[in-house]
Amino acid sequence: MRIDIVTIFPEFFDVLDISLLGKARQAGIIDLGVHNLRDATTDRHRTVDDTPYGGGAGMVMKPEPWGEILDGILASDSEPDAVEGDGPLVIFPSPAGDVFTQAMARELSNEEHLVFGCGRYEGIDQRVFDHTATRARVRLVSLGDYVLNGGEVAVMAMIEAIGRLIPGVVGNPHSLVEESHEDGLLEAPSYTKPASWRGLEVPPILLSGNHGAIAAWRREQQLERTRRVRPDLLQP
Ligand SMILES: Nc1cc(-c2ccc3cc[nH]c3c2)n[nH]1
Repeated sequence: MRIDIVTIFPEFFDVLDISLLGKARQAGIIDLGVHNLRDATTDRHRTVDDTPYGGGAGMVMKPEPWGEILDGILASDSEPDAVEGDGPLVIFPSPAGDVFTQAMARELSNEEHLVFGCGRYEGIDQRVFDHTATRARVRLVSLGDYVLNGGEVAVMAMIEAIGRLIPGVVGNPHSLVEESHEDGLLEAPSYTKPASWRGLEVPPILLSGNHGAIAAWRREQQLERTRRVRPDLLQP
């Protein structure tokens, strides 16, 4: 998978050099490009924002730098040897977007080329979304019903959730199955040695060696925890 990120804070994504995603990049499983939006400006002050038409507080991100930088990123997909597919998907984090879920992460992990546009200030000129949609698939995605200062944190979370689902990134793919939200339920509680700790015991069933009974107990724990914490996940 090719991932491109557009941001005014490129250093924010230095962390993608380490851990699992760093290893995936070294292995060539993920190819990452981080682009500084200011490199697409033409004025001495490298201006990326301006006052909003119609008035209002704050500043809006200008369309020109976005158009320039996306020209360069999206052009690479029109090269003759570009792998067949649906072309790049351009994702803009936004409080007004579809809420990001594990199902969406799994869907997006099958994409060949993801482009993430990180807004700042009060957001990006609407024409950037409209024009980009004439030459690529565009999705606005929300991380949840709370307001961030920009798209970078949301993009980092999405890249982690998507990247770990790409074959070869996580060492033991079986570990991806027994996780919260993977089967629509929250995961069962986990325990490891010692069997007794500060007067707290590991549930005896987990020490029984009866794998069928253990699986049934874990399933019941998942259902009980989901009913208690996230009953919305059980709605049809
Ligand atoms: N789920 C969620 C996304 C955002 C978000 C995304 C982009 C920008 C740009 C400026 N402020 C932003 C906030 N907040 N909350």
